[in-house]
Amino acid sequence: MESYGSLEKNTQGQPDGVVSLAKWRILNRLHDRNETLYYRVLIDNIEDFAPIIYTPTVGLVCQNYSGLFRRPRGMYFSAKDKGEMMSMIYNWPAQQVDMIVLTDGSRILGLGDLGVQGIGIPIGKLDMYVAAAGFNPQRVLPVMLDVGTNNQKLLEDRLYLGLRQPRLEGEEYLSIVDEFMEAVFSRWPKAVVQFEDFQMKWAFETLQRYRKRFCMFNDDIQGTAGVALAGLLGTVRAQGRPLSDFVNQKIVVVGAGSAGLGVLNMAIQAVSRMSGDNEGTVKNQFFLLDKDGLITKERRNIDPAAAPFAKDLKDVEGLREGASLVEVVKKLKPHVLLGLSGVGGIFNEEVLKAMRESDSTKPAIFAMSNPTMNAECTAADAFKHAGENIVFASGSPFKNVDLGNGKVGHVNQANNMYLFPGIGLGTLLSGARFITDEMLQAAAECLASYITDEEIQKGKLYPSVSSIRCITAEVGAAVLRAAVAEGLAEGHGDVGPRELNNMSKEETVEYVSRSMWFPVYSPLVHEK
Ligand SMILES: NC(=O)c1ccc[n+]([C@@H]2O[C@H](COP(=O)([O-])OP(=O)(O)OC[C@H]3O[C@@H](n4cnc5c(N)ncnc54)[C@H](O)[C@@H]3O)[C@@H](O)[C@H]2O)c1
Ligand SMILES: O=C(O)C[C@H](O)C(=O)O
Ligand SMILES: [Mg+2]
Repeated sequence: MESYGSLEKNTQGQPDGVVSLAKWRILNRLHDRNETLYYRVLIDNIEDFAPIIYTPTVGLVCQNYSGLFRRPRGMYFSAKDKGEMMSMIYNWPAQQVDMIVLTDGSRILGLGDLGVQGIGIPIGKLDMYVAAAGFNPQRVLPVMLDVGTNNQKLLEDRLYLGLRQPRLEGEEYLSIVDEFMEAVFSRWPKAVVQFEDFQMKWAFETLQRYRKRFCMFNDDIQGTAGVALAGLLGTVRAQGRPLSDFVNQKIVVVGAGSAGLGVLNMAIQAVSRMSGDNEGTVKNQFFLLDKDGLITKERRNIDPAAAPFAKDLKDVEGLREGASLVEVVKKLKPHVLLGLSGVGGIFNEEVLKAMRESDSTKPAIFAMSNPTMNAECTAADAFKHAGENIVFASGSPFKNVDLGNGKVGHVNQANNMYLFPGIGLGTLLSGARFITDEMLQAAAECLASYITDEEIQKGKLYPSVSSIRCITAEVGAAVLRAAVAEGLAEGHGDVGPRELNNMSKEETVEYVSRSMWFPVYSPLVHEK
């Protein structure tokens, strides 16, 4: 901590990226040297260190990974390992693996295809699993599926560590993922696998292919959706309205990728539950834009995943197919503007100023794209242009904004880190063989109810990152209880389905907290 502190002093005035990378190096070296101490300082300083080992610095780390690489962490499965994955998995030294985060590096944050350099993301996510959910670091496994890269710069980079070939496509690609999944679950049938940062087509396809066969989820689609839904419900409370008013909120989603569509699907499920209406009519309040503007039924070659959200032109009077974001905001005066586009700055001055005319008493702006440079707007710009009355959330951390006269514009971090650790832990302890919508919904509802009315009044939609272990215990318990309610819980270790079934809500939270690993030095000589 002293070297970390002196680094902060010695690098004053240097560009943020240089300082953050230097901090990452200090922590990474500690990780290599002394795992127990590393996780202890991480847990004790999670608010300061999360932005270094996780988003946003992890993005910069991935961009520079081949140069930063000193020793491997996790496992790499390349297209050339086809036919060998079972032996590779059986050669992993740990007897038991509980949690795997897997990527193919094809859409790393908003930074695009980074090939094998994307391994930084599973490593960072699993660090959060250890810090926030108390997974034993000896039982987690970061995985890279190296199926090539379409990033020309990397293919020409002499330091690039991955396969120098274009990405596999179609059946060739799927056969690699199939082989990996079968190998993992044959050795560790009780493991949980998180798919992370896959490009949209494979994110949806693999989720559909595996979610009923294996215990897996896609964090960008499902974890993000839960965090966004919790935030959206918070914005209703911030307006002083009952939750049932969610069905009347006009919500503009910018970005029709895996994350944006995941959010829409879950929000629509929530609205139809609340209104008792079928999903056909509840879609009216949601508006979706992609790089070609407002998506309507007039759109040619519409992506099948986005098609259910395409607007009928008669329902958006005065707007046309492909209408620009500013046109849409001016015309609709939405309650919420939510960005998952990966494009930095698209909530520009004009768009933000148009949000001043919102029909909401507390317009909400969610600039959820990562890392910081890719956020749709900065926190300062949001408060400056859209007004001090807004609620603001971003995927990457920003400092609270000084509004003058002692007033503070609160910045929320709408990041799936609030949910994925609890989804993983709750699922593991439940012993469920797959992860259902009900379990994910329970996670989102738990996060939404975590925050008090008093906090909401201060513009807070999510609790502080410093309490991430407590949040994760609650979320984990909610997921576990949902699995029990569905009759899916088979138990974990000595705690069987009957015990789980008999636990009260409080006892479940207690059980989840007690199951968390905490870094302490184990004795060299065990007492008999
Ligand atoms: N905060 C979080 O927890 C969280 C979670 C998941 C993803 N994300 C971020 O969301 C972003 C998108 O992720 P994804 O997986 O959906 O990516 P994706 O590539 O699947 O989708 C991106 C979408 O944005 C659209 N888009 C591109 N340019 C646009 C423009 N100028 N205007 C409007 N739309 C535009 C594309 O057409 C596409 O529909 C990334 O930056 C990622 O880091 C954040
Ligand atoms: O990694 C993050 O910070 C959130 C999310 O999974 C993303 O892809 O941006
Ligand atoms: Mg992600």
